[in-house]
Amino acid sequence: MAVSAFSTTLQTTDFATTCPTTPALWTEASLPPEDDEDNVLHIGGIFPVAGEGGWQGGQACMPAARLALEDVNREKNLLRGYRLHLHSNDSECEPGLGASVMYNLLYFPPYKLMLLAGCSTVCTTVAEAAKMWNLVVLCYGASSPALSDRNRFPTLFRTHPSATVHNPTRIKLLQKFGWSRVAILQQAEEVFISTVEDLEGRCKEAGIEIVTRQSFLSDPSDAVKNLRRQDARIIVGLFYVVAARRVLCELYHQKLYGQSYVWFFIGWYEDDWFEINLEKENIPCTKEQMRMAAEGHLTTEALMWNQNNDTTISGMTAEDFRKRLNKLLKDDGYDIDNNRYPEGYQEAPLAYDAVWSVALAFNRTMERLSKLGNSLKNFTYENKEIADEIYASVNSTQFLGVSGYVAFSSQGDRIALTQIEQVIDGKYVKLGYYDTQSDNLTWRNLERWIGGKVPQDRTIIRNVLRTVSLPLFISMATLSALGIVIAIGLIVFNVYNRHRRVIYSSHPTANTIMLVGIISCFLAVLCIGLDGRFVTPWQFLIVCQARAWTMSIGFTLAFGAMFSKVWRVHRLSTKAKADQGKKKIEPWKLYVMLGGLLSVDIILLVTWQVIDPLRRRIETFALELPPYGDEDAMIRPELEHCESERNRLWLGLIYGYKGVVLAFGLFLSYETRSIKIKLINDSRYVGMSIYNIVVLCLITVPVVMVISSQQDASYAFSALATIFCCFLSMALIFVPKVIEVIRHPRDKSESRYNPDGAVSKEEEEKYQKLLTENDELQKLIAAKEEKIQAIKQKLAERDALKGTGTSRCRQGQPKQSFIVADYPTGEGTSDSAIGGGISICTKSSRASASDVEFSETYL
Ligand SMILES: NCCCC(=O)O
Repeated sequence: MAVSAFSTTLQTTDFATTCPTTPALWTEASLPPEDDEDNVLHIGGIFPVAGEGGWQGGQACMPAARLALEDVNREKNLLRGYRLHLHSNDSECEPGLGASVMYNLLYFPPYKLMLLAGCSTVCTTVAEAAKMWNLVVLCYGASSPALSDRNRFPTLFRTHPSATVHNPTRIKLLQKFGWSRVAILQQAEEVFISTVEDLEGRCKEAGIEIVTRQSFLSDPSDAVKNLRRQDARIIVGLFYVVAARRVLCELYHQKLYGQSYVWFFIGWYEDDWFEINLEKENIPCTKEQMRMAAEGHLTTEALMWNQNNDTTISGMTAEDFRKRLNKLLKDDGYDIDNNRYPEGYQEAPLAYDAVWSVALAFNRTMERLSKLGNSLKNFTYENKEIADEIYASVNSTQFLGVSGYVAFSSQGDRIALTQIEQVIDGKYVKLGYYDTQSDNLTWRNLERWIGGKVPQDRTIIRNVLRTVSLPLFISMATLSALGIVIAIGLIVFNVYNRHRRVIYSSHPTANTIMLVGIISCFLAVLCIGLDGRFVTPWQFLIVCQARAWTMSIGFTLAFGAMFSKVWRVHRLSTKAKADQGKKKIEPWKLYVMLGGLLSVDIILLVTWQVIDPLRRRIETFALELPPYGDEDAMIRPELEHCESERNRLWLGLIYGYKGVVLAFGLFLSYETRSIKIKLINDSRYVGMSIYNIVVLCLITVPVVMVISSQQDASYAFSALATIFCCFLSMALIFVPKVIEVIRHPRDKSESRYNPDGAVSKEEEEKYQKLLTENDELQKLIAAKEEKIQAIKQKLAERDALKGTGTSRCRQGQPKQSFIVADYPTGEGTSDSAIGGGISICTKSSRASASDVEFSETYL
C-alpha cells in the first residue's frame, strides 16, 4: 500500500528528495540549484496519511501537493530565483501528533514561512498555535466551521470550503422533497458539532423540526437505536469515513434503511467507502449488507474539481490534472484503473491549489518586501512585519485553480458550489448542483427512491377510534328495542286491567312507574352503544349526558317502584295487630317515596352537570401496525370516554346513593320474604327482582369500571346486565298477572266495581245484599263479643267463690263451669252446657276468663 511509503516518524522529510516521480514537463534547467540554501523558501506540510480514523486525505493530497510544488518551481515567472521546499510529515489526523509534527517543523531549522495542514482536528490545533510563531496556516483539507472564527484563528486560510456550505444545500433538498422533520447523527468532533450548530440555526429559520440530535464517540449503536425510537426518517449523518462505515453497518442491523429512510452523508468520502476496509476495521457487516444499507442515500459536497475545461493558472485543465495525479497515484501503487482511489482524492485539487496559493502569495510578498528593502529570507518567527505581508498577500490571492476559482473570504473561507449525489444501484449518481449565493438549484431529475415514491419524514399516525363492534351493538339494540316494546305493552296491559284484583292489588301505578324506568334503562343501553361510529364528537356530548340521565333515572324509577312496594309491605307487616283492620294502600305515600328518591337523583345529576359537566375524553393506546402493512403508517387506537374532571367523585356520589337504596331494598326484601299481604300481592316477586338487581349491580359496576378500556367487553357486560335485570323484573312481576288475566279473560268479579257493565244486575244486587248481611253479622259478632266479655267477668267472680267442676274432661284436663246467660242455642259448641251454664275443659285448672278464647279447640 502506498501509505506505507510515508514516514510516520517525527523527523521532517525533505519532500523534494522523497518525490518518487518526475513529471514530463519537469526540466533540470528550470530548477533552482538545490544546494543553494539562500534561494529556497521553506514551508511546512502536515498530511494525514496512515491513521486509523478521521480523514486520511494526505494519501492523495500529498502527491497533489508534490505535483504543485514541481509545477510552481518550474514556473519561471513565479518566485524568480527561488524555489519552494516542502518539509512534511504524517499527522494521522490526530491533533496531538499534528501538534508534535508542527513543533518539529518549527524547532528544526530552517525557518518555515508558512504551514500547510489537512484534517480539521489537526488544523484547529495547528492554526490555534501557529499565530504564536507569526505563521500563516493554509488548510487544504479542513472543513470545520469552527475554523472560520477569525479571533481564534487569525492567521488561517483554507482552500477547503467550510462544512457549512452543505447546510443550505441540505435545507434546499429538505424543502424540495417536502421534509419538515429531520434527525441528526454526528460524531463527537468539533468539526461536526459546529456544522450541526449551523444546520440547526438554518433549520429553525426554514421551519424544519429537528426531531433529535444524537452523537457518539466511536460506537454509534446506541445513537442509531435512539434514532429508531424517535421515529427519525430523514437523517443527516456527520462523521468521518471510518465512523460512517460503523454507522452504516449499525443502521443495517437496526433496519434504518430502505424505502422509509433517507440518509444525508458527507460527500467527500471516496465512492467505494462503504465497501472497503470492512475486515480491517472489524465492521460486522458484509459488503452486500453495506451496499443494501447504502442504497439510496444522498450526499452533499462542495465542488472541489473545476467543472469547466478552462485552462487554470498552472496551464492545465482539471482533467489534465486528474491524469497527472492518477499517474502519480498509480506509480504509488494505487489501483486507479479499477476505481480504487486513495483517501483525499476528492480534495487533491485543493492541496494542489493550496501550494499555488502559497507560491502566488510569496511572489506578491517578495515584490512588496523588495520595495521595502526587505526579503522573505529575513523571516523569523518573531518578524511580525513580514508575517503581516504574507497574510495580506494570501488574503488577496485570487486565481483559477484546478479546484475552481480560488479566493478567500474575510473569514479565510473558500466559496464553492455544492454537488448532490445519490447512490443508485451501488454507484454515486450526480443529481444536481446548488449555488448558495444565487440560490440556484440545478436538478437533473435522476433521483430514484426504493419504494418508488419519496419517503415520508415521519410515520403517519392515523388515529383510529375503537368502537363497540357492530354485531354486538345490533344484538344489544335489538334486545333493548324488544324490551321497550314489551314494556310499553305491559304498561297498556297494566292500565287496561287496573281494576282487576290481580293488578289492583299490586299497585298498578307503581307497576307503570317501574315499566317507565325499565324503558329508560333500555334507552340507556342504546345510548351506551352509540359511540363515534354513529355520532360526531359534538353529538357524543349529548349522548354522553343522555347515558347518565337515562340510566340513573331509569334505575331510580324501576328500582324505586319495587323498593316502595317492599317498604310498604314491611310497614304493614310490622304494624300492631289492633291496626290490622285499618290496613290499606295509601298511594300518596308511595308517590312521596318515589318522588323523594327521584329528587335526590335529579339534584345529584343537575349539580354534576352544572359544576363539572361530562366531557368527551379520549384514551389513547400504544401504536399498532396497520392491517395492510404500510411501513410509513401506524395506527393509534383511541377510545371515547364520557367523563368529568372529577369523575370519580361524582360516580362515588351516585353509586353511593344507589348503593344505599339497593342495600335498604335488599334488607326490606329479606325481611318481608315470607309475608303475604293481599293488598300488595306481588311483593315476593318484587323481592326476587330486587335480589337479582342487587347481585348484578354488585358484579357489574366494579367489573365495568375495571374493563372500561375494553369497549366491547365493557359494553357487553353492562348492556347484558341491564337487559337481564329489566327482562327478569318484567317477567317476575307481570308474567303471573298476564297468566291470571289470560286464564280468566271475562272474570271481572274480582273487581270492586264494574266499569264496563259486563256483570248482570241480579249479580250486582246479590253482591250488595251479601255486603249488607256481612255488615250486620259483623255488628252482631261485636255485640256478642261484648256479652262474652261480661260473662267471663262474672264466671271469674263465681269461680273464685265456688270452685270448679271436673267431670267429663279428658284425663288430666280440669273442667271449668261458667253460667252462660242468653247463649244462642245450637250455636254453642259445648257438650256440657247445663241450663244457663257452660262447662269448659281448659289446660289449667287456674285458667282465667281470658284463656277461653285460646282454648276453643278443647270445647
Ligand atoms: N474533506 C475533508 C475534510 C476533512 C476534515 O474537515 O477534517
